[in-house]
Amino acid sequence: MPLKFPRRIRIFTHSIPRTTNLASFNSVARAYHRHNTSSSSAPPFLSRIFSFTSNHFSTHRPNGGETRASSRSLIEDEEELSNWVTDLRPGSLRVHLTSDDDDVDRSGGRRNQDSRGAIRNKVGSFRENRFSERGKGSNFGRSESSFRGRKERSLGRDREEGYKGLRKQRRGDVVDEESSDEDVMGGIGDLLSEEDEEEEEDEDYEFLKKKAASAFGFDRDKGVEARSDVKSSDSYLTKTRFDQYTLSPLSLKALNDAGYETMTVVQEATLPIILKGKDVLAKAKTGTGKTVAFLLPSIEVVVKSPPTSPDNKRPPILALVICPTRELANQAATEANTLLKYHPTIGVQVVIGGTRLGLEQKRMQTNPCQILVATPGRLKDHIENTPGLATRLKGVKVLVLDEADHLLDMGFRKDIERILSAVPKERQTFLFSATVPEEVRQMCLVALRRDHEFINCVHEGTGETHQQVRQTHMIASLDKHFSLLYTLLRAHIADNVDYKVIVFCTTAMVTKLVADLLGELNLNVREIHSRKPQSYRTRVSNEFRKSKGLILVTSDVSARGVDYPDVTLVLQVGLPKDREQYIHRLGRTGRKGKEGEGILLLAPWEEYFLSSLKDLPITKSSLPSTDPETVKKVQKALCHVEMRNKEAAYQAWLGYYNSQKMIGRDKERLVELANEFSRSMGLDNPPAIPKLILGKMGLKNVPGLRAK
Ligand SMILES: Nc1ncnc2c1ncn2[C@@H]1O[C@H](COP(=O)(O)OP(=O)(O)OP(=O)(O)O)[C@@H](O)[C@H]1O
Repeated sequence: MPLKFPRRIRIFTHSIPRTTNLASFNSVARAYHRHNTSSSSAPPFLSRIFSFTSNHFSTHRPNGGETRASSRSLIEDEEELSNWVTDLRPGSLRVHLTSDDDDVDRSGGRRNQDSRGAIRNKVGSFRENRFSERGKGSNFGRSESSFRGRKERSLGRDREEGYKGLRKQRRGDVVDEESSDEDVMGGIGDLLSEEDEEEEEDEDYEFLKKKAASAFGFDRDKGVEARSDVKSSDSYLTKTRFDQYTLSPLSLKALNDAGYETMTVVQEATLPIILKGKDVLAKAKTGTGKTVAFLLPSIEVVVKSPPTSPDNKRPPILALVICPTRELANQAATEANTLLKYHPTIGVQVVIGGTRLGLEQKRMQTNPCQILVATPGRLKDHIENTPGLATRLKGVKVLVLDEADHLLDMGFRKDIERILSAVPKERQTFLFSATVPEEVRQMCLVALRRDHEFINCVHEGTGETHQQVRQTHMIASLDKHFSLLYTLLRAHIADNVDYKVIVFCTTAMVTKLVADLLGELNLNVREIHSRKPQSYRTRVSNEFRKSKGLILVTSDVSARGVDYPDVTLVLQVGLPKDREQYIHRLGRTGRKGKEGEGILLLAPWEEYFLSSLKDLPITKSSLPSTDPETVKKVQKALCHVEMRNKEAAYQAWLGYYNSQKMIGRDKERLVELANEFSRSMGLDNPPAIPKLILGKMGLKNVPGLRAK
């Protein structure tokens, strides 16, 4: 049977050598550090692109840094978690704080110096490659001196400013509760995004992105499209059957048992290319079967590998799947187990934060697997602390980065670098996501081979969201948000017997507040966020997956990838972190071609965010009327919410919006808005915040704040 290729998939080759060799990846980063006396969170790809102007980049070392593990046990219910994925046994969460500074100090100034020459060489050869491939039109085809011509010098300045903007924007991501693999405890999580900030202008951020993209020739990829017949129907399924490809009969049998008869668009588009041995970067809408798309060929690779002796205590790990959140890792492992139903000799294991490292180590020893699903931080911990794992990872033939754009973003950068250095260069790599912003595309190159293929299943013109999901936004002042939320939920419940709603909130502590409030209002509510123990998160996630007539109030830990069937409404309250996060959150409804609804509730001063969604079919909706009785009821319910939860929500709210560049840059206005939020919770006076934390947020002595 000849392989059937989707019709309008454009295939192109990048001319950049894979840099999973950390000598190259890190050396560029080190070069960057060297050019900046203070340490940096510079993305290596930027250093690579603009290495010869990197001395123009000036950054400020923020106090604080990435959240990591320390020692605090969170596990309540071991049995519950072990039911989730075969063999998974929960333990404790280790949380410690570290910073980019620490890492830089460890790598040492001397090493940084030594690497300079190597970096120049790498950059030079990289530029030559670009020149030979792209020709005279490319920036990389110009000589360095011509690059430093007048026009380019001004470009260098623009880049510098643009980079600052990029860094500033991303800083929030680094410590976002969901970006971080670990739970963040003791009120620090919501605050770490509020490191001391120097006022910087970001106007050139967009300019930088465009320049970076065109420097890599990415503009030309815009036309990469999926099948034309899919466009009209927006159907997620194709007519192509799995048995049309040469796949293991045992996998086919499992697919059949799972009810997967024909392929989804992304599966049909990627499978033939992956089976040919290519690296793939795939973009496909939410809920369209990306997990099977990368797991099925990964299992094929394992099936085709020579079996390891049962006496081998440390058999190689052949397929490594990295997911940004624990929920997602668990889910991918569950899907893998479904596909492995008739492959009794192939094992899957999960390593995630929030479980005891020791238990995972023991499990890996007693029951070694060939497929490992992991969150980045925890895998890095294992690489450094689990005897034999580094050797086992040398067997990796397939590496998958699920939610690739998020994993390659700043928040996971160091962990991913470490993981890339632990797996062989000779491997196949798959990067999947529903969103692949231009500026992240360059970072994908650190993981992919030069001849990788970018498969875009999102048709130009149809947007990245589903047509069958009705999207509206509402603008109302903060004091109306809680009443409106209640009114909207009540209306939705009245119209949908089998309602299943996800309410997304800005931070973990705001999530807690909203869940408490809705609970006080007698709605059937569950909550998931990073402050909850992993066992609880798993249990609630499992319950929500199976139930109807339930509202899940959550932070962004549920934004990406989590596959809850039949979600009828996604309600986003307050500013999403960025456009991508809006799309991923919305993607929890309308999965597998089903209908869905999304509402974005913003305050008037958040309305600017809508400009980033202007290509999406989101329309303005009028506000539902909230009768005085409802308002009173909500106010009364707010009185019953614990004071400490309100205080924590206020602090977290301030931290979150402080990290939003449009709002956080005017500190006095930010505090006015935070105090508006405080009043909306029924507080006469804004809660006092510890001086230390205010200092960390860069909010010392801002009028309107109460310090303690
Ligand atoms: N070929 C298929 N036929 C029917 N259902 C499928 C098929 N492949 C996957 N599914 C189902 O589709 C649903 C969505 O799949 P999945 O969670 O992998 O989507 P996704 O594209 O990764 O979404 P997201 O972008 O949100 O992560 C799952 O319930 C999965 O079991």
